[in-house]
Amino acid sequence: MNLLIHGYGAMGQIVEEVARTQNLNVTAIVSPAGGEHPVSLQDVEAEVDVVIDFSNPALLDDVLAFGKAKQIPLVIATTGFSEAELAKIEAASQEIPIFQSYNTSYGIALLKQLLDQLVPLTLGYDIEVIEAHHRKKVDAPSGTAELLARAIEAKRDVTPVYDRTPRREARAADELGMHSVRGGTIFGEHTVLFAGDDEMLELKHTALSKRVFANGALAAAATILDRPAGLYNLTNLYEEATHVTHKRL
Ligand SMILES: NC(=O)C1=CN([C@@H]2O[C@H](COP(=O)(O)OP(=O)(O)OC[C@H]3O[C@@H](n4cnc5c(N)ncnc54)[C@H](OP(=O)(O)O)[C@@H]3O)[C@@H](O)[C@H]2O)C=CC1
Ligand SMILES: O=C(O)C1=N[C@H](C(=O)O)C[C@H](O)C1
Repeated sequence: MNLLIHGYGAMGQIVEEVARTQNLNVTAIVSPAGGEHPVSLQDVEAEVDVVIDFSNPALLDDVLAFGKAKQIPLVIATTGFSEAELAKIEAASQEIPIFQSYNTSYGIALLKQLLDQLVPLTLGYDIEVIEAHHRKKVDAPSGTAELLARAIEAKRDVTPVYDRTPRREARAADELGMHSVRGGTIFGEHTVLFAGDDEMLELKHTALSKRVFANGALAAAATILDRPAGLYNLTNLYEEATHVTHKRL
């Protein structure tokens, strides 16, 4: 597998490190910051079989154009896409295989499955999603919080509320509170809180390093390599690839 790493920030660098420990062939790194690597996908000359993208939504068009021109699969792990940008990803996936997920850890795949089963049973509970990340994170709420919100919305008639400040009214049953904490070097925490009468239930995932995301992205790249064109995600890919992703390091 000839791997191109697109985006050479905190995550791109960890993906490179983990790929090298797994003896994977990193043939190109694109770093918008420049330095020793090409700044744009247009400058890549190396042989590439799959792209792993941890960058910024501003670069989405470049990534999709590169994948389509080379007819190679893409692992898109960047967060913060608009609905229009997600639609572009879906359209491109009719031509090439694309894995797109706002969280590549196996634990979040498990959490999503737990929510699918649990949420329909929680009609008497108020649900809030609370995420915490490092001080350098630019998007809020996190992509994962949005992913979890979509999973909850699919199972209960709730509407996300991102800012309660302008309101002066009691919480409605159909609200889904979304909360972001930023500080320090927190790798990523996501809690789904079910608050009922005189009791609370919390489902929480904590990333203990950035490696968990790199491992998941590399597993997704290996799994998607021989797939037909289509849009792949945590559910439809990881269910089939549990043996790849759910392993002891
Ligand atoms: N799906 C998942 O599991 C995970 C997803 N992520 C997501 O991956 C992305 C990258 O995260 P991380 O590596 O921590 O972020 P960094 O800020 O450390 O790196 C981002 C990279 O994208 C480039 N970049 C940022 N903004 C722009 C822009 N407007 N135009 C061109 N290039 C840009 C940066 O270049 P430069 O250095 O020049 O700014 C850098 O190479 C984020 O969206 C994050 O939320 C992160 C972890 C896990
Ligand atoms: O920026 C990060 O660091 C992370 N971003 C992703 C997100 O927005 O959900 C995934 C993970 O939580 C780390």
